[in-house]
Amino acid sequence: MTDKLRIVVGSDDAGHQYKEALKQDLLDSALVAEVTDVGVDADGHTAYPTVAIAAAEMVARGEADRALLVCGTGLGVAIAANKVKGIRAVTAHDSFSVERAILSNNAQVLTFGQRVVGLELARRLAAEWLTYRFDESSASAAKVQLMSDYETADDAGAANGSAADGGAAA
Ligand SMILES: O=C(CO)[C@H](O)COP(=O)(O)O
Repeated sequence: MTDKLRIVVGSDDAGHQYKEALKQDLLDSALVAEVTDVGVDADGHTAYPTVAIAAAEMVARGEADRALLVCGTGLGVAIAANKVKGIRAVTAHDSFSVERAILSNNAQVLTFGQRVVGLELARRLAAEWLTYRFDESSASAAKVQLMSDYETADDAGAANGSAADGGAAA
């Protein structure tokens, strides 16, 4: 990851107002190299999974370092982003969780709920989030690796035919 972050932002219509405010903060931040907006626009009604998956795929492809996503609760965009291989997405509405999302979990995706958290708190949390970097030499790294290993093993099982599917692909 470069020192300055490349960030993709996205929301559904329920999160549009916050997404726009947060995007402007990111554009103004000295800690941000690039901001990509995958929608929605002011009149957009794209469903939250479509937006979240598009953003998470950018991160998975290495086109962005992190994603900041907003929906009504923050939950749907997190669930959808977590469907993308290699992505760790969390909803966090408090300072400690935002810190640990990076330092413990190496989560690339942070999500907020516009109907849950105040805008000024969301803005402050996003600003804090920009200051953290995961330490690959920390004790947390091996724990994060366990999740990646599970994902990789799951892929191998699918390719070889897992016990669950009766080895049909073998
Ligand atoms: O919060 C949402 C999904 O978690 C979304 O903004 C609204 O979803 P809905 O309640 O299904 O309309």
